Amino acid sequence: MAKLQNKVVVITGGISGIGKASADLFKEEGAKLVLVDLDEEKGKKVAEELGGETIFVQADVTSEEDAKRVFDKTAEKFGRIDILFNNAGIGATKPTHEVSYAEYRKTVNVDLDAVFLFSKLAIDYFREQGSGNIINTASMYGWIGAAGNAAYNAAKGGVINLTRSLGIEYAKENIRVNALCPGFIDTPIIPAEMKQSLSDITPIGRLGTSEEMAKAALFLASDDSSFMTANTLTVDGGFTAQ
Ligand SMILES: NC(=O)C1=CN([C@@H]2O[C@H](COP(=O)(O)OP(=O)(O)OC[C@H]3O[C@@H](n4cnc5c(N)ncnc54)[C@H](O)[C@@H]3O)[C@@H](O)[C@H]2O)C=CC1
Ligand SMILES: CC(=O)C(C)=O
Repeated sequence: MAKLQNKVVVITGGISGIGKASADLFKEEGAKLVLVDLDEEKGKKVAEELGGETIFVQADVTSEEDAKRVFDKTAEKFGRIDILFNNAGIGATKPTHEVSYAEYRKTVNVDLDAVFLFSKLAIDYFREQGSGNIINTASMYGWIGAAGNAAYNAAKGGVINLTRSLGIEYAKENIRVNALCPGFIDTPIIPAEMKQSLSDITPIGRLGTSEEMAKAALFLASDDSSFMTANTLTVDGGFTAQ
């Protein structure tokens, strides 16, 4: 039996890296997909290639107007939403003394505030339906500090505690909320020149793959994790155990 048969899943950042690999796997498991991202041309192409009933909605996750449009289009097409995968994100690697306040705010806006915005809108649907599931892509950098990543790490730490709070708040309403905390994963967010050094400092000795993260996301999205909420799944090749 497919693990996500006929489940309607909204995936932000769904056309690249971890989001795209998750879209591929969720589709194989029977899901109906709404992919959300910035690049209209690429998004339409990815949705077309995935086929079935997949739709792409061009949106900036930090825009309240765009976010509302995503849920309107989802309701219009599928009549419900079962799973929200808050996965869109941007990296930010720069010494703090070189980071402008505007850059800091942009990072926190995309990586944390948008998770609140999309979750809040999804929860309205979930409460009415009597069920729902939210997966937030945080990061192992939400657990630990690292030089040159202050804004990103602050945002991802916020995602972890937002996840805990929403999970507790809506547990009795059959709405689960969990976070995936990847280690260094081979996607476009990691600068090419950093890939070897990040592999070297990871106990397993390599970067993770988007497909490995998709399998972890599928666990959180499916009933395999039915007793798990307000919690985190760290998949980091051993990094945070050091
Ligand atoms: N690759 C890694 O090593 C790790 C990644 N993560 C997180 O995983 C998530 C996915 O990232 P990756 O797949 O690695 O990178 P990626 O760059 O391949 O994917 C991120 C996607 O988010 C989209 N996006 C960015 N800003 C957006 C906005 N304002 N509105 C709509 N879409 C937007 C991008 O266009 C892109 O398609 C992010 O939240 C990232 O912080 C967490 C830990 C490690
Ligand atoms: C993007 C990145 O390196 C992490 C660990 O989140």
